[in-house]
Amino acid sequence: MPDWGAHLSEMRQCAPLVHNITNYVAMNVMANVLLAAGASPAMVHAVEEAAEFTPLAGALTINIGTPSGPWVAAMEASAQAAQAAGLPWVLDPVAVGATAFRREIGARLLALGPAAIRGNASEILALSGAAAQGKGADSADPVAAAEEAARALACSTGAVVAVTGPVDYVTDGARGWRVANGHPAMPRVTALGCSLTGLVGAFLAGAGDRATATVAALAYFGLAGERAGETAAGPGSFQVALLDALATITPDALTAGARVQAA
Ligand SMILES: Nc1ncnc2c1ncn2[C@@H]1O[C@H](COP(=O)(O)OP(=O)(O)OP(=O)(O)O)[C@@H](O)[C@H]1O
Ligand SMILES: Cc1ncsc1CCO
Ligand SMILES: [Mg+2]
Repeated sequence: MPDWGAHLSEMRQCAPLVHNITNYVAMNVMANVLLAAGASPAMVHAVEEAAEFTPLAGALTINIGTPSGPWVAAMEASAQAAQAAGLPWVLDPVAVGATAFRREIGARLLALGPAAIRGNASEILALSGAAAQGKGADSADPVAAAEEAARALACSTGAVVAVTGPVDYVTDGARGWRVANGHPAMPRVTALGCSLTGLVGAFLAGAGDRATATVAALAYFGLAGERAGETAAGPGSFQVALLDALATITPDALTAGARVQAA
């Protein structure tokens, strides 16, 4: 098994600037998650500047949670800029199966070469063209039901695909892992999946093996959730405790606490 903590150590050493075009709901929590982990977030979405900003960063993440026409133009221009600069970019296809608008955005962004895609099971099923039962931004499908779709999506796009839920599944088409870290309070706080997408971006900046870097980001976030669950009294204090746990988990603690199996 790879040394998961080494990926955290490399990310903190590099302390990458991560350019995020994300949704209104996620902006603050996602920026705080990236700061707590040791990366530098920048939320830059105006079409007038987004593509100019992208090459300044170590990675780009694009989240379609609250889309509108000008934002979509900025997403496409930034994804193109990342492609041209050889920068990894991560797609978070929030509620992609819900409307025709989102399905079109998802298809257009997929064609722009994401290095990784991170979504819940319903989103990965919908993005791959399979039937999905998502409830808005929430999943209504089990992770196991999306594993085949994830592998197919990885093979057709070349991206690492991460399906999150009670036990996450990550694949690059050839290899697969299950990540059992996490806490049941995590889906009860908004935008934690969106924030995790930012962490995947941070771990991909400069990473040699993008699939194991993605697994490490998921194990780290899930382990922080476990730590937060030990002290939190409910969703409010859980969110605060999660930030504290992200800041205090060491690479050695991640290596010891990662519950990852090859799948
Ligand atoms: N029931 C659960 N038990 C443990 N961990 C969970 C559970 N559900 C989700 N998680 C963890 O929560 C994190 C976010 O994943 P989730 O699948 O909820 O994202 P999401 O649906 O895209 O969230 P959002 O769109 O609200 O940002 C991941 O680290 C995942 O492992
Ligand atoms: C609740 C919600 N609605 C659109 S984006 C978002 C954040 C979680 O994906
Ligand atoms: Mg989501």
